Formats: sequence, C-alpha cells, structure tokens
Amino acid sequence: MPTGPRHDKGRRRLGVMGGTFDPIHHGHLVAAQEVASQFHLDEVVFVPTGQPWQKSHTKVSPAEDRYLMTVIATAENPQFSVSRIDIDREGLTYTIDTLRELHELNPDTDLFFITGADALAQILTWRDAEELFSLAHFIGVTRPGHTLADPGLPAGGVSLVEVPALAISSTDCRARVAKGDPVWYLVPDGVVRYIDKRQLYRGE
Ligand SMILES: Nc1ncnc2c1ncn2[C@@H]1O[C@H](COP(=O)(O)OP(=O)(O)OP(=O)(O)O)[C@@H](O)[C@H]1O
Ligand SMILES: O=C(O)c1ccc[n+]([C@@H]2O[C@H](COP(=O)([O-])O)[C@@H](O)[C@H]2O)c1
Repeated sequence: MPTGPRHDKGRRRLGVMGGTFDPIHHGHLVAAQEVASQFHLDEVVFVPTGQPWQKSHTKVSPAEDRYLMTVIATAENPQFSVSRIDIDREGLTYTIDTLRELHELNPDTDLFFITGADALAQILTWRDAEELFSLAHFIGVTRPGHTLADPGLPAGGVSLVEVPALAISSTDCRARVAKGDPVWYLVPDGVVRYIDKRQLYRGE
C-alpha cells in the first residue's frame, strides 16, 4: 500500500538526502532506501553539505573527503547518486539553495527531501522555511533517541516514516575512530578504508 502522496504519471520522483556525512553511515543508507521504497522514488540523490551553518561551532572534515566517502558508500546502488551542488556553491549551505538548483536542473520532477526527525523538528529555523515547502515534500525519518512528533508544519507538506532503527551517528563513528575502536559494519567497508587511508578523525 503506497504511503506517499499521489503518484503523478509521467513525473519523475527524486529523493534528496542532505547531510554533512562526516562520515556517511548505514543509518543514512537505510533511511534513504526505506523512503525510496515507501514513496516509489525513481532515484535518491545524496547531497553533502558545503559549510553547514548550524554546525559552525563544530570541526567538519574537508568537503572533498565527505563527498568521496558518500560516493564510495552509494556506488553499488543504481538508485543512489551523489551531487556536488552544495560543496561547489560558495558560502554557507542552505537547503533553499539546494532545492532551487535541483528544481531547475530537474524539470518534470517531484522532489522529496529526506531528513531525520531531529532535523525536521528544527526546520522552521531554516532559511526561507516557508518557501521550502513549495519546492519539495519533506519526509522525516525516525532516528533512535529522537521522538517522531509532528512539529506543526504545513499540512500535506510533511510525511513521517518509520525506518528500521539503527543507533548509529556520525559523531559516534568519529569518536570511535579517535579512540582506536572499530567502525566496521557501522559504515560501509570502503568508507572504513577511506577513513584509514586519509587518517580522518585521529586525535579528535
Ligand atoms: N541512524 C540514523 N537513522 C535515521 N536518520 C539518521 C540517522 N543518522 C542520521 N540521520 C539523519 O540523516 C541526516 C544527515 O545526517 P548527518 O550527516 O548530520 O549525520 P549524523 O549522524 O546526524 O551526524 P552528527 O552525529 O555529526 O550530527 C540528518 O537529517 C539526520 O537526522
Ligand atoms: O537551510 C537551512 O537553513 C538548514 C539548516 C540546518 C540543516 N539544513 C540541512 O539539513 C540537512 C541535515 O543537516 P545536518 O546538519 O543534520 O547534517 C542538510 O542537508 C543541511 O543542509 C538546512
């Protein structure tokens, strides 16, 4: 039984998974896959942030490393792709710019922005919040430790989706690497090797 909005024949359905992806982990991949399946998406494009303004107090790895880890993690899935639009845009990253650009690049396409329950709860603080809902349908996915509650967003503009719980966060992955603990099976194998090769998260 489809749970997504009405499927308009002839229009492509593109999922957009934005994130810092420092590093990308299996929680992100499972969330994207589950939404793609429930909403009958043709493709999900992962969009690593350039400079996430709400993480300005946190040290973020170089965009090129986060982009390459996202490419490695998604390479085997024909339904997944990765976009450079946020990391190639100058200045701070705002989702309104991401969606405007994707909208122009993809005519005859409905956009579905996939985000965690924690991020969705903050969406009214995002830049040009009202216009966001005219550009995409927003899908909030469950995340262990965060309650999936409707934060009073425009009716019809938001869906909430249960995804199989994976208690993984990028923060925890970085802390594990810094301590010398393994991240095998929390992130894809190629990402473990990339972190090792580039010596990411050591000494943090
Ligand atoms: N385990 C998970 N299950 C479901 N959604 C997740 C999970 N981890 C992250 N997300 C969602 O994916 C999106 C991108 O996440 P992000 O790149 O910030 O990863 P993160 O694990 O939240 O990172 P950090 O711990 O550094 O804040 C966010 O909307 C976030 O809520
Ligand atoms: O546009 C905004 O103002 C805005 C504020 C905070 C987060 N976002 C987007 O939400 C997505 C998840 O962000 P994060 O920080 O949880 O990785 C990512 O695509 C960010 O660009 C967007």
